[in-house]
Amino acid sequence: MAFFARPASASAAVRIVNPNTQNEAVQPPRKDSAQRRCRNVMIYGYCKFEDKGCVYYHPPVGELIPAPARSVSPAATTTHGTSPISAHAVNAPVFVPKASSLSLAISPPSTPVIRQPVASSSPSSPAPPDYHQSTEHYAYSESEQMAEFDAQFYDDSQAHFNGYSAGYAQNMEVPFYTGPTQVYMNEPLDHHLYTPAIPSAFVSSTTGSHFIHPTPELRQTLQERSHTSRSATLLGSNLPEELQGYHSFVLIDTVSSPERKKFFNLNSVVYRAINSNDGIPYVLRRIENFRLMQQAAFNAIEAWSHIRHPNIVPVHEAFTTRTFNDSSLVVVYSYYPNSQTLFEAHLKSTIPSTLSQYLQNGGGRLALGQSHSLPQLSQYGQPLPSPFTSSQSLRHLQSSGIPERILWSYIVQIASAIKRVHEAGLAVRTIDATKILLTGKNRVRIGSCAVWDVLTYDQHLDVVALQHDDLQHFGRLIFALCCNNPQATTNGNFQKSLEIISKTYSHDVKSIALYLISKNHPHKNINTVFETISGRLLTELDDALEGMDCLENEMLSELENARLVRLLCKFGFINERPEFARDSRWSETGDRYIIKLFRDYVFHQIDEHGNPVTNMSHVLTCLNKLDAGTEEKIMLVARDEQSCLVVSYKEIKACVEAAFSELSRAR
Ligand SMILES: Nc1ncnc2c1ncn2[C@@H]1O[C@H](COP(=O)(O)OP(=O)(O)OP(=O)(O)O)[C@@H](O)[C@H]1O
Repeated sequence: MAFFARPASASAAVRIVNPNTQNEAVQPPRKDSAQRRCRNVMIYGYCKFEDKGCVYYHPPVGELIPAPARSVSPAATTTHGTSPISAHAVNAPVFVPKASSLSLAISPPSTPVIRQPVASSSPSSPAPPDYHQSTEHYAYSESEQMAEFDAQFYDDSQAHFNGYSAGYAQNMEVPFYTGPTQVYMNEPLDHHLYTPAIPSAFVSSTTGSHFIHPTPELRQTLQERSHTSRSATLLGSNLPEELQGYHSFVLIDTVSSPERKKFFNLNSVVYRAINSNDGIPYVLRRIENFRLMQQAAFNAIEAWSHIRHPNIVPVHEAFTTRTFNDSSLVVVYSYYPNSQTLFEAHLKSTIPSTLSQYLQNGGGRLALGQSHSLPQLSQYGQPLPSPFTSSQSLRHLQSSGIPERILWSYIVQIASAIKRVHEAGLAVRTIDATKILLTGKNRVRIGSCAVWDVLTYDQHLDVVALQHDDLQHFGRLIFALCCNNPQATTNGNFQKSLEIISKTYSHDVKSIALYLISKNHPHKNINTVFETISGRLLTELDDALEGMDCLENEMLSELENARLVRLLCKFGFINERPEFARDSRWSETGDRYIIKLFRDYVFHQIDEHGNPVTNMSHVLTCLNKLDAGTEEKIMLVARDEQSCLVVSYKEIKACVEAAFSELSRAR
């Protein structure tokens, strides 16, 4: 028979001796409830319900169960009100008020798993409790039940026993294993105790917001982004190993074949690569076959690199290279994994496949500088083959535009980006559905900035005219999105598009679209645009702030992770240190032994077949309770299964803290 020495620190841990036939009081035969000793008496020394209908046997005060061979510290007894108990006590029926069975189904308390000796079939092993009977014998009024819920007699830690089947209880000789399906399913984290979230009154929406997905979707989206940004280069993709401090090149394209990209009249290819300095992935847009004639063309890059705006893809740097066997211009941008262009998100799918084939084949590509004041983008403004301009095709293209709320959100965001750029004395020049990225839920960012400035440096274009063009392109974009048609303002579609907007959207949308697209408006600038859309700004602000609240709430729940990681780190430091192999404090008689057993309890559970139980929920529950230092008691069983300890999380926490601080202090 193994005994545990009292931990050096004053602990309320109760040692329980594995009973044997010689020195244990004989286990009373299982009788009806009236003859069975009340467990509350054995655990707490008295039963609050003795006179209130408790059907179990309440021995006179002097007739209590003999104390175990070694008594617990007085401190333990007084601090926690526990009395010295033997293994009998462990098997006493749990007091479970009737109401608790219902409550448990809703929010069951966490369950300590008690591992009993495999040899429990031997006569000396304590019999498992007759759990299933408890609720039948305690009949209380509703109010009593509720009052009892908080009462000290409610053994929170063992409430799960309530769920055990009658069959199990009858077979007393079956080794005591806690089937994962039976126990762990009822073991959600007690969030009110361990993860205090923002009170619901402060969260306006639990179903996500205009800018933030609902929690499960948000997590999935973030996981997917993280996964995408770590995706590896395809073998044989013939990409450079290293270029100007960038490595691990990946071609960004939804098509698996390295399809060439078109940037105005020049082909452009978009890559993702990691910067060696900071290890962060960036997007590198390479303009093929472009020969930079003057270094001063890069002044625009310098100017753009200072622009930081939530609706602009930041420009980082630019360089020329011959690595691709041509002279290429490469402009480096921030990378937004899994982003889509507005064209891909809203316009592409509506185009009949032959049309998209036509566009992919380069139909209607315009020469660079064809119109210096209104540079046409490759997929806009080009003459389409006749089948796509027929009224039938147009009806198909115009069948569904984007919802007005989202449209206004785009308008406000893009207008805000334009304002920042214009105020910096620059022009955007890429207000086009193929160059504006959708980087999150309803979040748009204008991309490919600065390329045009470098490409047309020697043309000395008038910035004011270019800014005016920005607004016109903005108007065209609104038309395209409303009508679901990239050619909404060309090819004689204008009137029809206007009709569609009038029918489908509010008057304000039509006004702003017409205002932006108009040519002869002497005072048109981005500030007057804001005067027109000012009514929509508050909605956008409200949604943005609500999104912030959602994210803050999400983050709050993640704070818990840090707590658990810290705990796990401490365990890592403490457990299995070779220098403690012969240290008596870590042996079966030392105070640190509790930590060892707790580690087994948390991580090394086995099921009834002897297979490891890898139940995360059990681990999280235990660690959270440990971190909270709850009074809840659990039974830790020695590896030889000959003895066990009943100890509270609070005490285990104290042991862990003491062990860790001792390690930290050691020189
Ligand atoms: N900064 C970025 N972060 C993440 N992805 C980006 C970024 N910039 C572009 N992309 C992605 O690269 C892909 C190609 O972009 P690109 O601008 O070349 O579009 P495109 O429609 O092919 O236009 P073009 O006709 O000019 O080639 C798009 O799917 C886009 O989402």
